[in-house]
Amino acid sequence: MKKGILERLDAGEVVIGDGGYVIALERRGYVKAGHWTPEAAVEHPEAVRQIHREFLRAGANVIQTFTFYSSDDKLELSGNVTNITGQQINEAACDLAREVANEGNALVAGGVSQTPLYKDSSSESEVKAIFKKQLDVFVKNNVDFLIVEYFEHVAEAEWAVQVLKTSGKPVAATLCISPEGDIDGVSPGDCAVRLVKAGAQIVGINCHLDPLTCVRTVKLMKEGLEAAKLKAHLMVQPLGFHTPECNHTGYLSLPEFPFALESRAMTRWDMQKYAREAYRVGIRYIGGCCGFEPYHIRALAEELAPERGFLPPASDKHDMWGKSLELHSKPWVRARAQRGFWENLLPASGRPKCPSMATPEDSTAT
Ligand code: MET
Ligand SMILES: [Zn+2]
Repeated sequence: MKKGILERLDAGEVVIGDGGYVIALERRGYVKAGHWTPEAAVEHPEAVRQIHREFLRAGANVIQTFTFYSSDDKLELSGNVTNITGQQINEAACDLAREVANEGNALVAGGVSQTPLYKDSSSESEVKAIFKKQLDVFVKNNVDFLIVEYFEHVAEAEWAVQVLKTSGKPVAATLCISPEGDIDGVSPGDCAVRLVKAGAQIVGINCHLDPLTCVRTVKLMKEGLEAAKLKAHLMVQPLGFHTPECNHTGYLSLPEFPFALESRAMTRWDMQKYAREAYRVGIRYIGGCCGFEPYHIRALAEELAPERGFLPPASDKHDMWGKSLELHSKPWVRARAQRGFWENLLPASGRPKCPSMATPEDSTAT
C-alpha cells in the first residue's frame, strides 16, 4: 500500500509534483492553444502516457489526471469539434494517470479547474453541479486525492473544494493569483483562510507567474493562516517561465503568450534555486505548471535529494552541476564541469535585437 498524500506531508516528507501538460502537449501537437482542452486523453493516449512517464521518471510523486478544462461547459465553449464528452475525457485521463502512477511510488490526483459558467452566471448550484460531475468520475476511478487548481476567484475555488470534500478524499487547492491577491482583490492570506475553512488540507498557488513570485504568494498565504491560527500543508506549482515584469494577470498579459515564450524558459539551475527557496519557506509539495518539462522536475528532486535521501530514476543520466562534462573531449567544455560555473551563468538569449523585458498588456481587464 502506498502512503497517502496527507500521510506523506504529515510525516514531513517533501512531495515532488509533476509538470505542465497543456502547454507541453500543445507544443507536441496534441492540444489546441486558446481552447487548452484535454481531448488528447482520448485521441492520443500514448502522448499523454509518455509525458506522465517522463514526469514520473524525473521524480514526480504525483501524477495529475490530464483533465484541465474538461468540464462540459468549457468543452462546449471550445466548439467541442470532436464530440468527445467531458465524461469520456475524465475516464480516459484517470486510466492513464493510474497506469503510470502504479509504475512507481506516485499518487493519482484528480484535478478540476475554473469554469466559464462561473463568470457567466455565478449560479452556485449550477457551478457545483459541474464539479460534482467531474468528481463522480474521480471517485469511481478511486483517485488518491483531488486538486482544485487554476482558479482566479477564490469564491469559485471554495465551491469546488466544498464539492470535492464530500468524497472524503484529501483536497488540495491552488489559485493562479499574484501576491496582490485574487481577481476580486481578496488577499492571499484571506484566500488561504477561506480555502482551509472550505475544507482544503493543502493550499497554495499554481501557474500564471514565475517560481519565486509564486513562492512569495504562498508565503503570504502561510502568514494569513498563522494569523488565523489555522493549519494546512503548503503547495506550489508555478510556471517554468521568467515573468519579472508581469502584474497580477501573470503571463497571459505578455505579448509572447502563448506562441513565443521560449526565450523565457527557466534552466534546470533556476529550478534548483526555486526548490531550495520553496523548501526554506516551508512548502513541502513542490511541483510545476505550464512550461515545466521533465528535466525541470528532475532538478527539483536533485536539489532536495539531501533532505529526501534519494534521487529519481532520470538522474541515472544526469550528474549534479555538470560533472559528466569532465569526460568531454574539449578542455574549455570540461572546464564547465563545476557548480560555480552553472550557478553563476547568465544565459544569453542569442537574439541581439530582443529586449529583456516586454510591456505587459491588459493589466486591468479580466
Ligand atoms: N495541470 C494543468 C496542466 O498542466 C494546469 C494547466 S494551467 C493553465 O495541464
Ligand atoms: Zn499552468
